[in-house]
Amino acid sequence: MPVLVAYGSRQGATRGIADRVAEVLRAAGQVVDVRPVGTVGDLSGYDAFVVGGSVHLGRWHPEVVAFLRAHMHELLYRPVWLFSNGPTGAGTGGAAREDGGAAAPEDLASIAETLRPRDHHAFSAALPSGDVGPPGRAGRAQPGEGPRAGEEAADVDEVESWAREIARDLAAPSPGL
Ligand SMILES: Cc1cc2nc3c(=O)[nH]c(=O)nc-3n(C[C@H](O)[C@H](O)[C@H](O)COP(=O)(O)O)c2cc1C
Repeated sequence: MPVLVAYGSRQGATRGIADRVAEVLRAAGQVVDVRPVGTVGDLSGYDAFVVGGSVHLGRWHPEVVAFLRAHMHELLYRPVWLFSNGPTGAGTGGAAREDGGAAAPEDLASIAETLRPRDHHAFSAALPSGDVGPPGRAGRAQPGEGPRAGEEAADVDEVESWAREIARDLAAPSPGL
């Protein structure tokens, strides 16, 4: 059951999440392709999809939105997991979530309403590890800046835990069989 992990990433952080998801799925025995979403054309070789992108100014990566809209009919009856990477938590309406977590991108709701993914996970930047830059700059990055020195693109444990859930779901017998 080949799995496609497709990502939209401007600065590389979301690519890092996609790569880690793929590693976990491979470790669980899945055959996985990881590709920038803009390079994916034919979906016929895949049985399951993990698609995600970064959030900029509240919007999902445009190539992710374009991919999901263009392939909606092919994806409708296949298992799809979505993720976004919005470390500042700014998203809908430009406001950060009160709990400091990642906000879903504005484009997600209309896509998910039709696509009905198995899950959507909003990742946010990890807590700073090691060098966090000048005093007073520890914590989450703000809109307009990338990850700070020593800051992971996303919390590795959170990514791995989410990917393991996908792996378990893929390994489970399909309903009705
Ligand atoms: C111009 C700009 C706008 C951003 N807007 C948001 C935003 O609205 N919400 C958010 O959570 N993060 C925002 N960020 C942070 C990025 O999503 C973050 O740096 C992310 O890790 C980028 O992922 P990428 O490296 O895969 O491109 C913004 C970053 C930049 C540079």
